[in-house]
Amino acid sequence: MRIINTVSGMQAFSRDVRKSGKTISLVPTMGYLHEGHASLMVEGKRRSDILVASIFVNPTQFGPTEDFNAYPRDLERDRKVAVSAGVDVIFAPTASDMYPHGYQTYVNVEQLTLPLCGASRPGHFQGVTTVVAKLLNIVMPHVALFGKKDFQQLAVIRRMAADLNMDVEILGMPIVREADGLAMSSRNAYLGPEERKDALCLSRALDAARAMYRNGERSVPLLMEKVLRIIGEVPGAVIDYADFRDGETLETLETANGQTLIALAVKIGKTRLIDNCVLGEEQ
Ligand SMILES: Nc1ncnc2c1ncn2[C@@H]1O[C@H](COP(=O)(O)OP(=O)(O)OP(=O)(O)O)[C@@H](O)[C@H]1O
Ligand SMILES: CC(C)(CO)[C@@H](O)C(=O)[O-]
Ligand code: BAL
Repeated sequence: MRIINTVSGMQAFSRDVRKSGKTISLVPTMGYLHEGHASLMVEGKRRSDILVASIFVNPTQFGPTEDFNAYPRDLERDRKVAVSAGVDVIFAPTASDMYPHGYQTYVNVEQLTLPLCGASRPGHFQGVTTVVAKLLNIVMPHVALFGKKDFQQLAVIRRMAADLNMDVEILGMPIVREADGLAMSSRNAYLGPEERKDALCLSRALDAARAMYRNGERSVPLLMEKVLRIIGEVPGAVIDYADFRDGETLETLETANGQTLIALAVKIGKTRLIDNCVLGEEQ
């Protein structure tokens, strides 16, 4: 496995791969890799000749009071996970190579970025779409893989790729969970032992709402009541948002159907966790 640290080095590598007629998959990450990332990598490897994983804690998607500095970083650990998941190249650029002096170009997706994480993290999605557009231009993959844990992010990136005629397939991958249901996340590393137990309220709330839906309940206010009650039982949990939205448009709705998304962002102590499910889909 190679590690490439420069934009020009990565572009040269990808140009050569493409010239030789081979295909490239890209898994963009912010590192501190776990089995959720590995599942994207294994699928990426299956789909292409060469698998590139980027590791870049992107400063432009963090707000001024967010955890950019604290975000866990461990390239040695990431290297091992990447090797065993079949990664051929880790692309780990510096911030100054990605955003050199004088940088002034940003990509913005409009409506889809307004609710949910877009509302609670102003500027976040502009940072995400900008860096993902840059990564796609640099790595030039045929397919790029993203997790459905960041459901809105996936929708926003799909929209950007379609709207800007990007010649790449955007693939969404299922959420990988710990045995007890907690969605895997690099930020789970922030949780203390009691918080780790409290964090289960997200998946518990989603499971309970899905069970109600399977038993015929279609009223969003009633489903919402259940979600709020379960999270409310945990004193250390503070809801950032709990929302029922159409899984395509992300618009609000009063009556649930199989495409309905339940999206949660909940603070457990200082750690903000997200999770979601689509009511008609198996997890
Ligand atoms: N549990 C998971 N299952 C599937 N995909 C995941 C999971 N966690 C993260 N991903 C995906 O991995 C990619 C990189 O995500 P990122 O590096 O931000 O990891 P993360 O664990 O989500 O970190 P964070 O703690 O910042 O949310 C994204 O496409 C994300 O959706
Ligand atoms: C897609 C991404 C790597 C862009 O920085 C990030 O938002 C993430 O890890 O989900
Ligand atoms: N997983 C999305 C990256 C972020 O929270 O900034």
